[in-house]
Amino acid sequence: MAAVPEIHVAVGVIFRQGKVLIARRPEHVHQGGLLEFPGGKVEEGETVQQALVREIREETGLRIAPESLVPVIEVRHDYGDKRVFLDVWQTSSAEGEPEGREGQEIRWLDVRELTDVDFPVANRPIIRALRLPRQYAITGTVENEDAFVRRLQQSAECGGPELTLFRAPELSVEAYTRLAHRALEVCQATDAMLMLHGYPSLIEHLPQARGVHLPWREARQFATRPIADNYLLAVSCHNEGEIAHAVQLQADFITLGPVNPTPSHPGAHGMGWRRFRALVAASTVPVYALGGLSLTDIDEARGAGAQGIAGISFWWSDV
Ligand SMILES: Nc1nc2c([nH]c(=O)n2[C@@H]2O[C@H](COP(=O)(O)OP(=O)(O)OP(=O)(O)O)[C@@H](O)[C@H]2O)c(=O)[nH]1
Ligand SMILES: [Mg+2]
Repeated sequence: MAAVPEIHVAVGVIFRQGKVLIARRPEHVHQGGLLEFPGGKVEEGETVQQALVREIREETGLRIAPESLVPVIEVRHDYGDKRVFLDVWQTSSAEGEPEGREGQEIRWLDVRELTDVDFPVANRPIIRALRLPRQYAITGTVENEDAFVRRLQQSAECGGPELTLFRAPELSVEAYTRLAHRALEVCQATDAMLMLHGYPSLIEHLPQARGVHLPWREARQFATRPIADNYLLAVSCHNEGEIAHAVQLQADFITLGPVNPTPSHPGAHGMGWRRFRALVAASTVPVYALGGLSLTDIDEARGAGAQGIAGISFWWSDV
């Protein structure tokens, strides 16, 4: 049987005053009745930006400048009857008042109001990507518990990271759990999200955490998603096979690296941005670039299709 050709779809996430523009797909079309972001098929000879400007104009009447578009994520999905490549871009500078020009219902929704079941399945990673920040901050070595908590507090006071991974393989389970409780208190005060590092059952002892990040050696032991859907599941990946496994576990996001050689993993070669970009293209979940990166690498990472960067050195310095 001949392979079903992949359809290149330009998908536009239009932000205005913190909300995004959502439409309802007419009942009779593919994935009908579900919510969607405006957009449509990229036509022959068009760039994705041109397609977005055209589709958004046709479907909503809004005018967008192609240079205001910023990449969000690329999602490849096989619906069985159709294979789509959703090329997702965002803008916050659409002009005009939107109307459902094709008779579709439209409305502005807060990103937190977007729920998986209301959208086509292929949209899940888009919803994750819109909720996740550009930086995934990983904590450094714990030499002293009080100093560690002070360090976290200081960072929180100056508008610290939205998403932090509390990683401390040097601690015993008891010490980790004890310190995680303190770290969670700091994060809760500023509404920041804290991910636990290790194994799934940690979340049972620390249910206020946002989720669990599994190192690869842990992730490989599971065949299905090991934590509930209301938590975030993250997996550390280094190659195609690991990414495919993380997708199978329904990870909400992954880290991928090392992009550059890093002192925390001596001897490991950096994969470089070219290979990173190729691997990201094969991932259907948001990817954070990891390994020897600084804040100035965010644009490079995003240009390679990543959600952003993950790491210790760009935000953590020992006190
Ligand atoms: N616009 C849009 N399409 C999506 C989303 N998610 C998703 O799976 N798709 C799929 O992408 C494919 C193409 O989108 P479309 O139906 O909007 O295409 P279009 O505007 O060119 O419509 P047409 O069929 O009238 O030419 C559809 O199979 C649709 O199910 C989404 O969030 N927005
Ligand atoms: Mg459309």
